[in-house]
Amino acid sequence: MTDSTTTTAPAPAPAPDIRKGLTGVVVDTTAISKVNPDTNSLLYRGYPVQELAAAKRFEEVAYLLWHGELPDAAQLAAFRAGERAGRALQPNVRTAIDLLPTTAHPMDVVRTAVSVFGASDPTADDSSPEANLAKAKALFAALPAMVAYDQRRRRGQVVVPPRDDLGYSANFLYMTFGEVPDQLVVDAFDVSMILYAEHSFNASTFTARVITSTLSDLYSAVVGAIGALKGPLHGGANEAVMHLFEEIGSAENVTPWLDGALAERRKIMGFGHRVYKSGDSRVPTMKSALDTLIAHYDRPDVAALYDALATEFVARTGIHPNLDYPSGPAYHLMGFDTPTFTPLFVASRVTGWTAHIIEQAAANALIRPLSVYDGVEERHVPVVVGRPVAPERTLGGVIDAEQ
Ligand SMILES: CC(=O)SCCNC(=O)CCNC(=O)[C@H](O)C(C)(C)COP(=O)(O)OP(=O)(O)OC[C@H]1O[C@@H](n2cnc3c(N)ncnc32)[C@H](O)[C@@H]1OP(=O)(O)O
Ligand SMILES: O=C([O-])CC(=O)C(=O)O
Repeated sequence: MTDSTTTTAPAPAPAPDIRKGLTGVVVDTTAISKVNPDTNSLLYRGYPVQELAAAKRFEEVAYLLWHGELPDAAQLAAFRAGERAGRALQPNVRTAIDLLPTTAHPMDVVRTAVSVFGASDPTADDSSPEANLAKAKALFAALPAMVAYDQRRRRGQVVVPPRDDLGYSANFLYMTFGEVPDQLVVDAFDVSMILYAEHSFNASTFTARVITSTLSDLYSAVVGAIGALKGPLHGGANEAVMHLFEEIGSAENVTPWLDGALAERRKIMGFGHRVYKSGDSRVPTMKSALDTLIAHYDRPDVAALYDALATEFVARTGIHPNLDYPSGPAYHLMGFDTPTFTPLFVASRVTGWTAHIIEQAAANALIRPLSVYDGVEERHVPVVVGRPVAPERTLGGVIDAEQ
């Protein structure tokens, strides 16, 4: 029988549930896109991305991500006019790019260019939904010139001003290469822009939402997102895929190369995904665009290497290609320099990032998770005997012996 005055020891605190990498953690809702690994599908505002890629241009998809609905003819015309009006490379942005060495990574260049663009906007700190939408559209219009000019200057070529008679993708390619390629190349590029535009709470979008959650401005959030996208575990993988292709050389080398890579437990870029475990919903559409380019440029060697590596890697590991796997060789065939690939992803994903920034700001909560401290136990700085101590330095009885 227990005495009513007996106290029982408190139950030990449950072990904290640490999810490294936030794996499996649901942090918020979003109405912008739905990534469903069970059905291997991706919806933008309810529309399957494959249907958008087949029937719509990137401008229409950008409008959809921001406004929630596809534009009607008048809305699209007005949106396109605004985009065309904002295409030219701003002189101060160009000056900033010119200050950077041509050895700088293009992702560092585009990050800097966006920062200068934002710092030059007198309304930068107006985070109202209307102001943020206007900034999002201005960045969407301005980014192609930044990316195109950077590739050109590294090639020793002069800037190519935009052409008002061209759509977004044709003009992007024109500003990069000084000519408009065949329509099928423009279409393949446009498809890549649509597929890259949005993917729920991926690392760069989450970065943008974290920055927005502190009530910082849209440009700061986009600059942070660019930094997150640069890494090879995320957007930087499209560049890394091309380096792999160069390293492997040809389809015949795949088996011995893979023997070595798997023995060394190397991460093979362009494969694997945090959410999709049985294949990325976007790969078939991008692979079909790549096949068109392979036929157009008559490069069966690229098809052979692509297929050999994908087939053997999936067979040996069960890990499937992600969107960066077909995008890398597609951008290569279009003529982009390999380090420019991830800035192309930036030009597309700025639509998704900014839609999320606006969504986060509309229902904000500061994003600040917890951690479990596993450093050294509390300890104290030794007191130096015989030294006068200024009152403001005696907090906790600690004296800095260097003073
Ligand atoms: C547009 C995009 O951002 S898509 C992603 C682009 N990134 C890449 O292509 C980089 C290569 N891929 C990867 O590093 C990973 O697949 C990620 C980071 C994308 C997702 O990884 P996570 O969900 O964190 O899974 P994780 O990295 O723990 O992988 C699980 C297991 O599969 C292995 N694995 C996953 N992807 C790969 C890969 N590409 N190559 C080799 N092994 C891989 C891991 O080594 C790990 O094995 P282990 O359990 O024996 O340690
Ligand atoms: O969703 C992710 O983690 C990465 C990705 O595919 C994307 O951002 O497009």
